[in-house]
Amino acid sequence: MNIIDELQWRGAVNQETDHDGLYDLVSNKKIGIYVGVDPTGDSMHIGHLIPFMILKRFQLAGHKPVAVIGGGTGSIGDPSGKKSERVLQTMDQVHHNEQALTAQMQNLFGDDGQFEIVNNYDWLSKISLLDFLRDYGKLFNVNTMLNKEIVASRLEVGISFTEFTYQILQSVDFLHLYQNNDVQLQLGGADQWGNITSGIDLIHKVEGSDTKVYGLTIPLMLKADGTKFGKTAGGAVWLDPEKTTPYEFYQFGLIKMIEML
Ligand SMILES: N[C@@H](Cc1ccc(O)cc1)C(=O)O
Repeated sequence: MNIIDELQWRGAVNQETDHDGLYDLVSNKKIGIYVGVDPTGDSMHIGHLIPFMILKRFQLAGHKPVAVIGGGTGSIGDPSGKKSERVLQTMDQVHHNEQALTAQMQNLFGDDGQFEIVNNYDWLSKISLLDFLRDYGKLFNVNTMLNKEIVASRLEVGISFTEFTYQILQSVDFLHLYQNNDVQLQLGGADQWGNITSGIDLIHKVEGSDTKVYGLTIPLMLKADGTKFGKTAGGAVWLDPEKTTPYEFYQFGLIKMIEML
């Protein structure tokens, strides 16, 4: 069974940019695949785990996983899934959280060289303002950016220029990983569709429109009562056993998780 068939069978596919193209690619070639996470806290929660478990499935099918810790993007703040502007974290908080997430990621997925972990602070922090505007800004059409669902949904409340540019940063990541890590597929939660498709557009502009890069989103997991999976009355369900005990963790919809993973 092809990995894409398997994910579909598990109900783990929300949207794909080009089903047939991706299907052919993963059937014929071992590719690099990435998922990013922003260090907004010092632990991942259960909502983060799902895209990473799917990444792990691709690894088991022979592909090369890359996890991006968003030290750069996390200092800007993704407007996706947020109804109002985020409060900026201090750079100390960002760096503290990125270290905690890197350690957690190594712990969960191993650091045997098979599961690569990179930090986008390493490349995003090196781009100067003028280079950003000349090399990337020029390739983004504001009208297209405004039409992205996430941005459109924020126009009434307002969105800062900082959060508005977030999609460009995530796109630069995809381009960077395509050029340096052979990454051809980005996975993410359903709310990442706009950022992922922006990245594909950027790569097509820079590398040519027939460049084989794809995006796949995973459905947002909801509890039976329709509320977001991963939140309890007491807050998020963390992957850090100090924050959510293994006992509490196992009480939380494990059956649904197993079906999907
Ligand atoms: N924007 C993603 C995280 C992310 C960061 C950088 C990336 O290149 C990709 C994904 C989120 O908030 O979930």
